[in-house]
Amino acid sequence: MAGFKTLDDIGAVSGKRVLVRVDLNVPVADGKVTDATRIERIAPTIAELSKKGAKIILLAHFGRPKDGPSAEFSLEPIAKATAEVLGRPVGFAADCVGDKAADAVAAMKDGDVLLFENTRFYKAEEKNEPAFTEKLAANGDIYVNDAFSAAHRAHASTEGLARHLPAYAGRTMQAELDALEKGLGNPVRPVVAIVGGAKVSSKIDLLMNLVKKVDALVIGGGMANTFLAARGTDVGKSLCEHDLAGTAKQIMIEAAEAGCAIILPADGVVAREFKAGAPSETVAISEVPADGMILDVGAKTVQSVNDWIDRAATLVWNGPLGAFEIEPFDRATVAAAKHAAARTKAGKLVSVAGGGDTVAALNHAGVADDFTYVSTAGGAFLEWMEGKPLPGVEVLKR
Ligand SMILES: Nc1ncnc2c1ncn2[C@@H]1O[C@H](COP(=O)(O)OP(=O)(O)OP(=O)(O)O)[C@@H](O)[C@H]1O
Ligand SMILES: O=C(O)[C@H](O)COP(=O)(O)O
Repeated sequence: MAGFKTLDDIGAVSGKRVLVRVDLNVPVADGKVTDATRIERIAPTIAELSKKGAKIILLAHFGRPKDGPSAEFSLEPIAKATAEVLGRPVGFAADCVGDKAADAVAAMKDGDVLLFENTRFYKAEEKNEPAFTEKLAANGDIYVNDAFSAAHRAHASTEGLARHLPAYAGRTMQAELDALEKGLGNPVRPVVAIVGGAKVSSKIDLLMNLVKKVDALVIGGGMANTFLAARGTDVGKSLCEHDLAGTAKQIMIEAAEAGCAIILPADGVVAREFKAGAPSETVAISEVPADGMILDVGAKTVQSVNDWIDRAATLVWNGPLGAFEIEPFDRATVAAAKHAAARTKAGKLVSVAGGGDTVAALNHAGVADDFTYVSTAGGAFLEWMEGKPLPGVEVLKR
């Protein structure tokens, strides 16, 4: 890989403490990991370093905790899931810095794997404070970043550490960048993007540039509601960031100027409650009841999404079209995923999808293996698509 060092350059690591930044921000329901793709993807780096006798200390975040440590955002259950997926013991330290972390590292044998508690339990992580980074660095001799999906964050564990320790890209980081370059470096047009999901505020700005890179942008999921509301449609109690209406309008203007079609839902599946078995109905998008929530796009919209998939030579997808974890709100995502998979298998489409929940949705639809490439990254993938430098990648090139 041009530009930075990889595990090929790391040399002898036997007995050395290697801090490996991974992305274990996996989908969880009722305390169980519902999609293990992100865990599976870190296996090659861990196996390689362990075989060479390194002490592997995994650094990761989980969710977006706001108020310090909490059981809700603890990585402890994920350590167990990681051990099961990797088929080897994975220790757990209840802190990522300080005595608890240091004591757990001191007890490690060569080849062992240990996971530190959620780095985001410290505000200094997201602020990338050097004093905190130094505390993280105290437990390592070498830093490996294998979290491409968190590389758009300039945090202490994703960016800062590479300034404190000899730094290398892990195998997944390397593979993701290679695959995205191969699939989307010079995409065959028309390029159609589908963006859905729930991370509206952290992703909406990315669409401003994305509309200049693609020929059509299909907006679904929670993201669509903000655009619909900006256009004057009443979305009832749906997930919607009304204060981002100005941004949504500006994106629609930029898209028109760039010649990028914007496709918004024509109908929606509406429920009064966000839970399995809640009664639901499909309504025209202009008829969402005041107490209703749009939890999926309707059948007419699916038809239009599939028509756009038919027109595309390249498809880029992040974010499910609906709350696919709960039936029947998985229907649109499953139908569009199956359609894109069939076009890909027929050799008519290059399809690249990414994101923690998006991968889970494709697995749920049973078609992840039929896409051209499935990235673990959501936000990072969209930023890469925009052509933005990713801090976690750039720092490895120093
Ligand atoms: N209409 C909707 N209302 C509420 N939630 C929705 C709706 N549509 C989709 N979602 C939710 O969006 C979530 C996924 O969004 P998200 O933006 O996190 O995607 P992702 O693929 O995980 O990307 P990333 O890796 O960047 O997190 C799912 O949990 C799904 O239930
Ligand atoms: O799920 C993701 O996309 C990554 O783990 C990054 O998470 P974040 O959006 O909370 O930074």
